[in-house]
Amino acid sequence: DSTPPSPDENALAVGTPGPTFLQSVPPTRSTLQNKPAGPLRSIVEDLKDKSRQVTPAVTPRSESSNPFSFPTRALGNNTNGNSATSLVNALSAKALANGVNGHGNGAKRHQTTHSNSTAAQTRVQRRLSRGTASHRTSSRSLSSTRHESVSHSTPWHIESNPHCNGGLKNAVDSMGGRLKRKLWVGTLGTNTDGFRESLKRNMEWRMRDECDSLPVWIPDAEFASCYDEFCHQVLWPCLHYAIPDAPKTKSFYESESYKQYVAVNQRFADSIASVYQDGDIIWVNDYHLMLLPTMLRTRLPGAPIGFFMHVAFPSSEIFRCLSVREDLLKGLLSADLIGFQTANYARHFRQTVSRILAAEALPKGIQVDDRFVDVGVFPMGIDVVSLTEKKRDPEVAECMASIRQRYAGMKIIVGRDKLDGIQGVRHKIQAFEAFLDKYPEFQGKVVLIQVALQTTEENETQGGVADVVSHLNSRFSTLTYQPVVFLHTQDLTFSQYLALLTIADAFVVTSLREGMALRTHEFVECQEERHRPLVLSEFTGSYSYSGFRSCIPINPWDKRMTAKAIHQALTMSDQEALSRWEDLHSHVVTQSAQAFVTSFLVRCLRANLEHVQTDIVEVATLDVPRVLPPYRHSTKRLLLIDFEGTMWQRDMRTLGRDEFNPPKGALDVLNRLAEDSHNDVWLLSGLPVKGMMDIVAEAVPKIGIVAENGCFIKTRPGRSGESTWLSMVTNFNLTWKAPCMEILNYFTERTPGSFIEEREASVVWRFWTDPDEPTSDRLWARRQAAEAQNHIFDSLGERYGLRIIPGANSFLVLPNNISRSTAVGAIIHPGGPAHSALASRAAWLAPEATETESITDFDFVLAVGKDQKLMRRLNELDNAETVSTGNKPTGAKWKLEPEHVMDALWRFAEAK
Ligand SMILES: O=P(O)(O)OC[C@H]1O[C@H](O[C@H]2O[C@H](CO)[C@@H](O)[C@H](O)[C@H]2O)[C@H](O)[C@@H](O)[C@@H]1O
Repeated sequence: DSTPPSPDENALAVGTPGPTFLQSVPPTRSTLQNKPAGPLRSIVEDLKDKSRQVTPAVTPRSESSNPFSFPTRALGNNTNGNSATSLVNALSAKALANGVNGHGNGAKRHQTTHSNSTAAQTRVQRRLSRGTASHRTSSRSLSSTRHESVSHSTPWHIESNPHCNGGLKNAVDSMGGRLKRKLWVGTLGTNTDGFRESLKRNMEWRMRDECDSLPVWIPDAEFASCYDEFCHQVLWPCLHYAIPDAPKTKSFYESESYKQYVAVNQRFADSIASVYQDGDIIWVNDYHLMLLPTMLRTRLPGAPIGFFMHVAFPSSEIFRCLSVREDLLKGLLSADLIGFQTANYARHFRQTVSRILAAEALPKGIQVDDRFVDVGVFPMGIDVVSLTEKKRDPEVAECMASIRQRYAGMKIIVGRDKLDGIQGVRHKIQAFEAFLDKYPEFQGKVVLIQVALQTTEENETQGGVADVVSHLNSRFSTLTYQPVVFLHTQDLTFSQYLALLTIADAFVVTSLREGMALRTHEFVECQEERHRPLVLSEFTGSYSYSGFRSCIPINPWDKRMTAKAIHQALTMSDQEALSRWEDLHSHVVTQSAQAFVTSFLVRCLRANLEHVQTDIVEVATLDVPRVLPPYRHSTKRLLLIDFEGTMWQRDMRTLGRDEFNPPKGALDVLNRLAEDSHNDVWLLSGLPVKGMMDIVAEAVPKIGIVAENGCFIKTRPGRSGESTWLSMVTNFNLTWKAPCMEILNYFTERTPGSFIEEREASVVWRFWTDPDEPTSDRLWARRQAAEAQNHIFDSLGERYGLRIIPGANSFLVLPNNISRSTAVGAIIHPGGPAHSALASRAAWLAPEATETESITDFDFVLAVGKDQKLMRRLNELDNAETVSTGNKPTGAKWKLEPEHVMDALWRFAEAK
């Protein structure tokens, strides 16, 4: 998506413009001369030179605490037995097909001989045949073999090109040394049947060790059916909101082509399983491999598996038209993390799973039986640093000069799109025609240079692009002027493309639907000097980001609107253009490729850690006799104890209706613990202050209390014996509560037994799931709870920075930056930001209350409760004993059944 191909031999094929297409920026002589040797030649040479087969080196494992320092290791033949981390990247079948810089993805691929000795001859024959073939046919068929693909310095280097997911390749590359080892797993497309054995014998290990790539071998027919038919004719339109055309595509998804899709996914699973080692992360990319996560999970139960969908995801109303909808969704749901480009696609996915599989979809993911699958949003970006570097290529400046000369006095509009119906090239051309009609003063003075990523002949015809270009050009062309210049990506080098982006007066994207559209980012980056505007379809992923709202938005179906937008772009003042560009640019540099890879992998690892803990790690029951000696021998102890659910097993659904009566046993043990001058005791609660925790505070005066999950803190009494409740939310905007209550009222009315608990800075919705209730009522309540959470999250979550914490019979809504662990941080980290806020307020209210300790002063820390974040943070300390009392994993070192908590606490309280 983001990078046109480097110059290769296909450039030779495009010398003669057809009647409609004018090649206005031909490859320069020097470009052609500098072309690297053809890949096939490299293969032949390599096979001849057996002596080159050196044993790959075993790279020693390097340890690092940084999750992004993946230690290098050799894969495959070189298993050294060490557990090491590496990135196994299951690249899309498409990317793989073309991933070695091939250009083809057409169904009718050019057949190559499979004999090494005749390969070079075939290449020559193909070149000769180009002279007679039409532009389109020749460039497509010639580019369709994998042999063109391996064309750069390292013969097996996977090079990005517009037909593979160049954006992904660039993103992973942008990580440089931070991904110490990566392995691209992918296919080589069709025409591999005759090569497999010889490559397997001679080259595979080199591909792995030198080029980070592992081929998945797929018979040609199977590949074509999976990729060209199922992926492109069924999945691609559906994922881009086009209802599959049942009569036409029926045979594809109901029979063979889906079977081949399953088979291809299975081959990927086999390949990955054969090289996977503990410590690897498996990152599956895009819609070609939707079944892979589940196939892998059965083989690799504990492996971190992330799936990222690069393309769009439609509403459930469209996805449900697919006959294999359940299989595809189930295929994904074994991943630890499923990522999407935008919040809308992620929401559609959650709703689709909930509606089709009846699974519980929550804002952060999906509950599948006893397993939670994280669903997240990770906007793809570009590698700004590398693009800046590429812009410095002298060819860029040279080319800019010649384009300026060629189009002197004219405005230049640039576009680059894949030639299929979804990318709306036809709509763009028609809108451009409407523009020339509406603003005749621009006739002869503006040119649209449209770069096309060609797919199949069929797509191009379907898109109807050739006809509309022809029609427009025939209307407005003169002897010296042609309004639409149509180029295929292989017609120009990347430097030439960058030159176009740099001199453009506007860039226009008219996609009818698109995952992201990274070419918009590239345009913005190239406009550092000129700041000219971007005309952008509202239906691209890019448009959903606030920075991109500074584009000129268009509805691509409305050609008059697009025509006006083009006019606005060409006539916009420099000042306005600059201010819009600054917004666009700030998105491009912050949501970069590096940010994308980093955030995806961190979240994937974290999700896996939680799943592994649930599935595999058995946490030991608190061994009190073992923990008591260090407790006894310490002199400054911090005790953090959760109240409800840990010390107090009470049905919270009736709380607030009856008199508030905290259990005497709990208060007694807290008082007893607080009597020991070595102890600093804190009670952590989600309950509100008024009428609840203030009653507890009175009964247990010597302890500190965190109420309402961190919204309020009562410090331990100071020297004067006084203590005060401090608000941690004084400066918070709480206007979200009213619309949140409105949504909850709606759900309360339709869910019998449910009710709302409004607190100072948070809201709880409780739904009745009495075990005696009929199952259908319980299921209904759960479903309403999930819907309510999604509503709140989608409409208020981002705007107000809210988070939602689901419980068994309730969920809690509160501000993002409020939590028990933040409150504890404020208490025990003097000097930290949370503490400063607390201290300044405390100093004003009660000077003694600021007498808080630093965590480093404590020589023993005991935390008992359910807060995952808190447990994880405390685990970083050497002297912390963390004890989990819930049945969900918290990362605590120990666990304790709630009924044994009081007994254990008494043993500490009475320890001498
Ligand atoms: O044509 P396919 O083999 O089926 O591949 C689909 C497309 O994948 C890439 O684009 C997608 O990912 C981009 C980066 O995340 C995103 O910007 C774009 O919107 C997605 O469609 C690839 O770059 C395209 O060439 C492929 O068509």
